[in-house]
Amino acid sequence: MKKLSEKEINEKLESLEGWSYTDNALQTSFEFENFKEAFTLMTRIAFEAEAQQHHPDWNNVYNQLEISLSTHDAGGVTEKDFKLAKAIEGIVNAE
Ligand SMILES: C[C@H](O)[C@H](O)[C@H]1CNC2=NC(N)=NC(=O)C2=N1
Repeated sequence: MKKLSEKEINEKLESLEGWSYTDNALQTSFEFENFKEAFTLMTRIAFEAEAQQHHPDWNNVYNQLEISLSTHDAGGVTEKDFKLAKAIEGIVNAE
């Protein structure tokens, strides 16, 4: 999959709320009520990631979740990262 240019990434970012292009990746963070809520959402995201065969780099501390998406094989951000980011938004906003 082709690595997107910075211009392409910034244009596509306009359709995503709360995500930035930082350190060669799409990044966001969420704060949930508690650990159980965070881990519930992480489980749903994990199933979606498996279905897409594309996986987040993430860090969870209690109710905080930081997510970084990049395509390791391509060395940057591709359409795959935007597809997963949109799915994550759908999962989190369905709560
Ligand atoms: C074979 C398998 O599809 C690849 O190893 C996938 C798995 N998940 C992945 N996830 C991410 N974020 N980047 C990848 O390059 C990647 N590669």
